[in-house]
Amino acid sequence: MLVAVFAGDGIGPEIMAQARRVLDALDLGLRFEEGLVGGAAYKAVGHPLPPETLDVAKRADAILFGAVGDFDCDHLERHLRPEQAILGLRKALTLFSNLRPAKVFPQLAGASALKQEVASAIDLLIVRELNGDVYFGEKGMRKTADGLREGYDVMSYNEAEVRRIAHSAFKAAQVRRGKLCSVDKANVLETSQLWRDVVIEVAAEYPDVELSHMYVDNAAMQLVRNPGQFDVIVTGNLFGDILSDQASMCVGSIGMLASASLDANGKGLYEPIHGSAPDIAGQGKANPLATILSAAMMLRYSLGMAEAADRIEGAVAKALEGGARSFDLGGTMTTQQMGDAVLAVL
Ligand SMILES: NC(=O)C1=CN([C@@H]2O[C@H](COP(=O)(O)OP(=O)(O)OC[C@H]3O[C@@H](n4cnc5c(N)ncnc54)[C@H](O)[C@@H]3O)[C@@H](O)[C@H]2O)C=CC1
Ligand SMILES: CC(C)CC(=O)C(=O)O
Ligand SMILES: [Mg+2]
Repeated sequence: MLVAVFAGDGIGPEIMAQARRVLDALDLGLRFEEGLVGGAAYKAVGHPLPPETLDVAKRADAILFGAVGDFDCDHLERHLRPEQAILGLRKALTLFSNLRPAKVFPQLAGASALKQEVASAIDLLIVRELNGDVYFGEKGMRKTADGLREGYDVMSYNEAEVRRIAHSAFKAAQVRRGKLCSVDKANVLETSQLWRDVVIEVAAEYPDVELSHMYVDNAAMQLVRNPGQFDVIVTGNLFGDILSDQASMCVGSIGMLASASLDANGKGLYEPIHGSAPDIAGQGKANPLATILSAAMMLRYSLGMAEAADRIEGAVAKALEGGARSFDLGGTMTTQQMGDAVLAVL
């Protein structure tokens, strides 16, 4: 099986190196092909998502992605910015279903931004729609009638887009605790009204799943007040982006949250939910566990290697139990030492 490996920018190559060490140690017979993405790709060949990279992504059975983002590129036209690499891959491969699990490792409950007893109850899955919303609507700059500069980004969803992510979320809830909370802003946004209507329609096909609805502002608050109430949350692209970063601090650190971005056939791109962290890049301070856990998700969801995925997840838990702590978790271990700790268990 072929895995496309796109390390990207900032801490991307540092965290990816540790995930590769873990995969190599398991000796699973995987083939790896690397590709340029993001600012690194722009600087090398003038585009954040070169055709050669897209070609590898299409040929591969799964994609492991580090992170993109480089402040040197902030002056570029938007279509040349590093972030277009990940947005472009999600769109080109129709990776519409983004699964972002947030579960507290018992060893880390003390690292959570929440009280330990509140944090300990967290075991939720955010199902984020990834191909629509304000990220992909028409956008631009224009002048108002009185000559003011005005930026705009159109937020829209059509019913087919909502229906397919709703099915993903109901199916995920069926194999978890059977509870789905749909998060929107239907009190203000037409996009959200359609979202809510369609989710209710789809619910008729899943009588075994208990559906509830929550406005996104309340959901942000409830994630801090009582996160244990959530099983599966389904939401749009923008709200899911924000809520998942928030959920990461509830479980301890953004360096811990993995994700899968899946198409309708289970092909996927796997990446930590965080970005290229330019503030710590090159310092050996990045926590590689989110990327290592993303590799485990890849084995489970796209490559049919659930046993190997279990081994990686078990090794991460054991490493944490043994005291492995990077800087974001209140420790002093470097990126490489965190990788060493996982490998030592494996
Ligand atoms: N999928 C992707 O490639 C994403 C790319 N980005 C891009 O990344 C760049 C930086 O964005 P930010 O808003 O700063 O978000 P970020 O997620 O890169 O960093 C936010 C904060 O979390 C810390 N952090 C992130 N990952 C960490 C890790 N593994 N271990 C320890 N600490 C970690 C960073 O040091 C920083 O203080 C931007 O160019 C942004 O567009 C942001 C999010 C996702
Ligand atoms: C960098 C963005 C394109 C996306 C993002 O923040 C995310 O997917 O979490
Ligand atoms: Mg994000």
